[in-house]
Amino acid sequence: MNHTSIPTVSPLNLESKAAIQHKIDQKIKPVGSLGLLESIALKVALIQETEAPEISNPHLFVFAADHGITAEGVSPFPSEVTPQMVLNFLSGGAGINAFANRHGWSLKVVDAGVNFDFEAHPLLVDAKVKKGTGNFLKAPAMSESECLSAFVKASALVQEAKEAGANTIAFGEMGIGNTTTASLLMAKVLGLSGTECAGKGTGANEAIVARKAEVIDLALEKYADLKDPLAILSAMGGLEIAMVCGAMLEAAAQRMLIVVDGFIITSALLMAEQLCPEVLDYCVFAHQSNEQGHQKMLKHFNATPILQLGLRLGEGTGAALALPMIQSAVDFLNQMNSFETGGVATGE
Ligand SMILES: Cc1cc2ncn([C@H]3O[C@H](COP(=O)(O)O)[C@@H](O)[C@H]3O)c2cc1C
Ligand SMILES: O=C(O)c1cccnc1
Repeated sequence: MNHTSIPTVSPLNLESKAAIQHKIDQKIKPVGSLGLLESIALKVALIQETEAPEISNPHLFVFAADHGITAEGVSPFPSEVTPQMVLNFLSGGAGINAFANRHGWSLKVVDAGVNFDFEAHPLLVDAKVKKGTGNFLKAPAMSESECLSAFVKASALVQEAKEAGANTIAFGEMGIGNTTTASLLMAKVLGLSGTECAGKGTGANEAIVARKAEVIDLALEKYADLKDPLAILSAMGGLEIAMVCGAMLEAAAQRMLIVVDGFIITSALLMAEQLCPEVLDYCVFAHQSNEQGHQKMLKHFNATPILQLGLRLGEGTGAALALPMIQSAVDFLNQMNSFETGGVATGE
């Protein structure tokens, strides 16, 4: 897609693939015995165009925004929880803070469109496009220019992280109602129904899940004619999802490794793929969420997630937890002896 606000992603240069694969296969281990770690090592090496890649200063951005669709009774929690959780991210008391601290991520919280005026805080980035999306059953959630403005702000953040030495990046999200938004994007792009995509989110009961499915089907009908990904993202998306989508494209354009979190973040990747499919070359999938639609999206990407812990929290928690596995993949590539240097006899 050609638009100046949408970063252009180049596919990976595969010239060195055979040499890197050879290096992996020559390590003192049976061929393939490090499983998924081997494909992660290969991917990171290809992205960084070196046989000795490294994970430097990983950054995790949690994007927060409010959703007009909450007026339709799609979440058991009120919208006020969005700013309340942002304040918890800032004070260090949320799930993502614990895991980011433990695993060595540099954490920033981005106000993409929360319906609240925050005081300045060192961890908070003010990138507010507007105070929450509109209810997409009534009118498009945002205009295309608001969506592109989210992309521009996201690009600036990714570029700053890159300048700070980050070559690995992850995105989390907070926005009450956003599992409905993510399910709708998924339904539209994958050609599925509301029931196939709607799940429990924060813990919705059967009646709420049924309402989510109904809302999704109504929106699919309302926007049936939309084909252009930017128009779809603007009509149905959330401000945090739009920002994550733009940030993923910029990260891939900057040749950074993208660690994909759960259901909502994967829906942003679905939109990024629509805009520029090469973005997938730069992604590893951190985990499979318990949100029912996530498995279907992962299948679409033919993705093997690193972890399966039954998480359904969001905030980037799955991505944060996966970092040590990714670092271990790079470590075996850099630190293990080969059969030759280790003096080990090869098999048949
Ligand atoms: C206390 C709390 C902390 C959270 N942290 C992430 N989410 C997660 O739940 C929300 C989406 O679920 P739904 O579509 O059902 O509203 C998102 O904000 C997501 O990040 C949370 C939800 C709650 C209640
Ligand atoms: O997988 C996720 O990202 C998720 C699932 C449920 C609620 N919030 C986030």
